[in-house]
Amino acid sequence: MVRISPRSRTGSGGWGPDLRRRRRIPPRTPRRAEGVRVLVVNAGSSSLKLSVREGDDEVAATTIERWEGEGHVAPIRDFIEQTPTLDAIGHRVVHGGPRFIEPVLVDDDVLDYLDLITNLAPLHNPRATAAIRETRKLLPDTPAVACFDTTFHGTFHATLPAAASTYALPRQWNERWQLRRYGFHGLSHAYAVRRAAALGGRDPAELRIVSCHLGAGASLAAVRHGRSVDTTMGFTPLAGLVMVTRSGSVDPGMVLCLLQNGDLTPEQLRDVLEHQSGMKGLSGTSGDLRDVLAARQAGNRDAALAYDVFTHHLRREIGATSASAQGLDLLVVTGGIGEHSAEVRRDMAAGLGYLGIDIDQATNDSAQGDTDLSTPTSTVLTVMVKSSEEAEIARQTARLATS
Ligand SMILES: Nc1ncnc2c1ncn2[C@@H]1O[C@H](COP(=O)(O)OP(=O)(O)O)[C@@H](O)[C@H]1O
Ligand SMILES: CC(=O)OP(=O)(O)O
Ligand SMILES: [Mg+2]
Repeated sequence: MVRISPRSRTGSGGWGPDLRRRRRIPPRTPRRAEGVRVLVVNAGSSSLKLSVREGDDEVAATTIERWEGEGHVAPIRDFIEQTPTLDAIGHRVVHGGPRFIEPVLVDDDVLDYLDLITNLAPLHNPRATAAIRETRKLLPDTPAVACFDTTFHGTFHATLPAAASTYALPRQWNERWQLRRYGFHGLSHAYAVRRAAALGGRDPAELRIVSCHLGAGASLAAVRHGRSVDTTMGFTPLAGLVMVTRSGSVDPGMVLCLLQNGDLTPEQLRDVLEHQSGMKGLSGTSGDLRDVLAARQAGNRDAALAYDVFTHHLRREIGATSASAQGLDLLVVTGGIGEHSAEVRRDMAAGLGYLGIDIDQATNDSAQGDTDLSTPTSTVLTVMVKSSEEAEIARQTARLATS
């Protein structure tokens, strides 16, 4: 079982009710959210994205790609030095645990809780808390807001029906350890769904939607009546689709066999599943899709298989999530892979004609930025959206910092 930090303050093991209490937000002088200048810090698993936003406008931005280390605090410091006055800071925090179902103003208590749950998203949460600590140090008087990947439209994937969020484990375990499917990439899915529906001139509330966030981490969300009703990621962001370095879902029986017979410690196994698997593990390249495609092009069979396994699982899970949405009107594709790889989008769509998906190949090949890829006769609207977790974070931050 995932070892949750033993520093439980309740003595009950795991998160107790006192850790889930809601903090009261001190009243502030109301200001208009649109004019608020927000620094957005988005520490993804393979990139660091820093930007300053004012309303819907991006005032400044920098992205560091192929980034895996801890050295992000220094770029954040440099970026802040070049940035004029800020009204608020919005941080992307991947796991909010059972406590946070909406964005929250950061204080010591919030940081303590995030430290407690750090094992639940080991690739992400430690970087986010380090970034929060640094910005608090540099800008102690600027309100900081934590925005969670476990939230979707301010409600979290908590809108998942119990049948979709519940693991078939002993009920007492689920209760004691708050084991459930949390779901992630909620910030990206929320933005992409809203943007794609707007592009198609439709109201998301009336559509059955599958949103595909395909980046270094990848997950799908099924959305029905504007609510998240299923998602491929689970208790942690390790589950679901094959990813750049993560295995995605594997047979838990196999994991147990490896632990019992494979001469591996849980830490080694975790490292393999999080960092050495996915397209990286199969292809022998970095796992970055650009490297996988280049190796495949050069005749590397392992890279070809890695690509096939990735796209197979993508198609399979789109089938599964469209079943959860009870049909499909809108397919949204976003994230670093979704935005940049016409090949993945083509191979995804080619296997999904049975769902009514039909994309225009010329449009797909030349697509840059937000694009409707569907042919006029396609019954499903397929839209590529440039990912903007930043827009969602800025929106949530401005709202909370001015409330
Ligand atoms: N031009 C490109 N062609 C194909 N894949 C790309 C391209 N640019 C980025 N990618 C893929 O997108 C991934 C990064 O996705 P992104 O969503 O930006 O990262 P993160 O999940 O760290 O936020 C890379 O690992 C790579 O696989
Ligand atoms: C949740 C997650 O996997 O995030 P990322 O795609 O940034 O790694
Ligand atoms: Mg990302």
